[in-house]
Amino acid sequence: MAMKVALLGCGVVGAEVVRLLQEQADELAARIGTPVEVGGIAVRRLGRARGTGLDPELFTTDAMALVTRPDIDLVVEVIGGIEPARSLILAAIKNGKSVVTANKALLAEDGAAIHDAAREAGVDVYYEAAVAGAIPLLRPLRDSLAGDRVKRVMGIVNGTTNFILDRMHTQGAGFTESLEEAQALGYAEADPTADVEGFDSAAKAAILARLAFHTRQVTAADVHREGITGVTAGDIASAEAMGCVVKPLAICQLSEDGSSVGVRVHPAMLPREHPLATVGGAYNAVFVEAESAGRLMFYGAGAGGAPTASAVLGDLVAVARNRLAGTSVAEGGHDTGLPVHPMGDTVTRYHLALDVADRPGVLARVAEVFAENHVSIKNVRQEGHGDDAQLVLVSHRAPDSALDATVRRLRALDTVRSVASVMRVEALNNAD
Ligand SMILES: NC(=O)c1ccc[n+]([C@@H]2O[C@H](COP(=O)([O-])OP(=O)(O)OC[C@H]3O[C@@H](n4cnc5c(N)ncnc54)[C@H](O)[C@@H]3O)[C@@H](O)[C@H]2O)c1
Ligand SMILES: N[C@@H](CCO)C(=O)O
Ligand code: NA
Repeated sequence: MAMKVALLGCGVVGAEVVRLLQEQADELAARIGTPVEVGGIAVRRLGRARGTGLDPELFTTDAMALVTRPDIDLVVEVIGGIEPARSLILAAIKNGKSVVTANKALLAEDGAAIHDAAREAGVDVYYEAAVAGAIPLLRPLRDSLAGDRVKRVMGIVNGTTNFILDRMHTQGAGFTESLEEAQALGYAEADPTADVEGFDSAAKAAILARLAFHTRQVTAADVHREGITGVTAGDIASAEAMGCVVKPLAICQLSEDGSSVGVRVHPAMLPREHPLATVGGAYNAVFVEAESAGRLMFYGAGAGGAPTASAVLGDLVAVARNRLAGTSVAEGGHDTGLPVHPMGDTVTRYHLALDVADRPGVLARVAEVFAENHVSIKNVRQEGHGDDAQLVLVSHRAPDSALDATVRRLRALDTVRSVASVMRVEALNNAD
């Protein structure tokens, strides 16, 4: 007997899901062991020529009636946002349907409750498309690495901001023109705030931290978030002078004693030899460090209709197979309870460029401020001279609160005319 799928939303991703379900019907049936049939599509408005080739009778504006219909086996949610997606998914679960969703915002906010409901109902909730689009990442973290201890997950999980910073580096373009180009190419959201202010990456980081560290304690609100709107041409030039590139990073890291996790989203300088430094354009990549596996890198298209639909279809095959086998994969049943520590407790490394007067004692006074805050300097160089001198310093690793206090104190010094660039530096080797 065919499995019946209800599709919620028929936008960029939904339309591609419909196309692939039709074009690949035979392969999907063979891989699952039974045919998959579209049982209904919930849309906001009827009557538009949708060009899907599907029976117009399949379209409905009553999504709730669709997800609770007894003949529906699987629900694919690609509406996005919190409501009505949450109520629809919970109703589907309660009615015994397995769910596939691409909704990072909802999972970051309410993932724990949704997984609880799924466990209770004995159904699946799969969401590979929610983080880094087409890239197989969440199931590798959940399944393939289930026997290992993940220490750190660091990635570029927003295509729009990677595209903007890449253009600033490679073409010397300014922030605004790069954003306009990203919008014209269709990478950025209509309102790009979610991209450039880091909300999109923060939701993805929360999901990654929960999976990597088996903790239910992380939501998007717990993620330290800084956007890329403050990145200047000066920061880009400073990074290049150090052999680095500026990348929009999401970092989930176990504390050194393993008792808490840090989850943060901010631009940072990366040495050119770091695998993430070579990820250009709108591509995504995620670097995972695990105790036994060592370093792993996942790379590919993080957005776009077809790539995202590929991840949705992969999940659809998985949940359909589980259903046929009369089983489901419960998630979130084991909670390590690891809490999120404040950003100030996260150990980071800063790059600073200070506009100073080239006079005796200036470097000594700057070094004193570092010492007063117990921050060790890794290297320092001077560029220019006279009134145009710039001191460029890179710190050793220190608590972010100590580095932040150092910068605030430096800003107040008479000898420092201005702080031209402040940016965290990430490295492959975390020892110094
Ligand atoms: N587009 C991407 O590249 C991408 C990548 C990864 C994940 N996602 C996620 O996929 C989901 C869908 O994204 P999208 O880009 O297709 O968005 P979209 O805006 O193109 O499509 C959403 C569709 O849902 C419809 N809709 C809204 N409310 C509805 C309701 N109550 N009932 C039925 N339909 C309703 C809208 O009319 C729209 O057609 C989001 O959660 C998004 O975060 C998208
Ligand atoms: N706006 C997002 C889409 C994928 O979530 C991006 O630029 O990566
Ligand atoms: Na993915």
